[in-house]
Amino acid sequence: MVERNVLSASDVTIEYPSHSVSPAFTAVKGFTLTVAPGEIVGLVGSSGSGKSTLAHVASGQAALRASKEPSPKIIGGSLEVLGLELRNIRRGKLGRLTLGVGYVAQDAGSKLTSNMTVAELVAEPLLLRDRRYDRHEAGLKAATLIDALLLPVGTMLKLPHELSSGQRQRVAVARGLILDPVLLIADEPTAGVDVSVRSAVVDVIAGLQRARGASALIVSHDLDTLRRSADRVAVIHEGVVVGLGPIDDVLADPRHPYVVRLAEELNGDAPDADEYGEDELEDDDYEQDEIHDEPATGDEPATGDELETDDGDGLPTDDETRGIR
Ligand SMILES: Nc1ncnc2c1ncn2[C@@H]1O[C@H](COP(=O)(O)OP(=O)(O)OP(=O)(O)O)[C@@H](O)[C@H]1O
Repeated sequence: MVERNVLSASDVTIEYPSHSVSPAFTAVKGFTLTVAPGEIVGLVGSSGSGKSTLAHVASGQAALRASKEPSPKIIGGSLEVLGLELRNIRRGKLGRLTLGVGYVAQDAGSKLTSNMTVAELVAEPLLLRDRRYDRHEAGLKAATLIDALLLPVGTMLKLPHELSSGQRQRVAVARGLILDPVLLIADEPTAGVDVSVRSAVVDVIAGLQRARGASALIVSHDLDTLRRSADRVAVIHEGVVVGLGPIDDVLADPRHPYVVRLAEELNGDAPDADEYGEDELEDDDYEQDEIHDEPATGDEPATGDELETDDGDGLPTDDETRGIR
């Protein structure tokens, strides 16, 4: 029996409605893509190409927030996620969707509740879903994810402001994974993460999802980050898909000038047109240190004692799982 796709977008057009002085704006035009069970798909494109809009809408979060803020709306085509048609979906049905879809927003790391420890932040979705969930179990599960995402287990006791932006984004990814989503939609999960670990973080996400037969749609402006893990990529440019398939096939046979440029950038034939690059380098000092297990030397407040609470066995100490109050 052929399993049903977890996401099936057919000719989807998404519009931001007009509000006050701004006219309506079409951010995604005629977008078509499928994500099969167990498949890892990358969504790549330059800034403003519509990646976040699509991720936000496909996660169901845009519809959930529609009553509070002007949200993007599907005005054409069909977008089915976990068997639910999202075009004109009724609010009452969204719970079914959000149970199975994990969503990591592009700015999720910067929106973590400031007075909660990492342990509490990562475990919170489990405890919100089931108040009687064993707190020690929740702590262990959170610590396992933190460790898998290449963060020192000592991170569990820290507050968001003690972490770098790349570390915070990985905490947000752990939060998105903790409910074992059937589909994880992660918008720039490696934003702020040191360039040397970005692919490894995507590998972890892909590995965890694949191991459960679950899927992921990973948004990135950086094709190289997705190269090892994504089964296929969709390249989006000005709201339209301009390349689709396994990365090497897409690059070998570029059908659109934007894909030609991407291929040239990857081959080092063109300057990197990437607008994210420089800011992210701020995090480099101690992300490197984590990997090499050396004490950090950077200026960041989080670095000095980063490894101190880790007893070296890669498992959380009791204190770390007790980070959940
Ligand atoms: N609230 C909004 N109202 C109107 N237009 C918007 C709104 N948010 C985004 N847009 C526009 O929609 C288009 C797509 O934006 P989107 O954020 O989806 O792109 P993106 O590919 O994710 O870019 P980035 O990588 O910079 O996040 C852009 O032209 C953007 O200016």
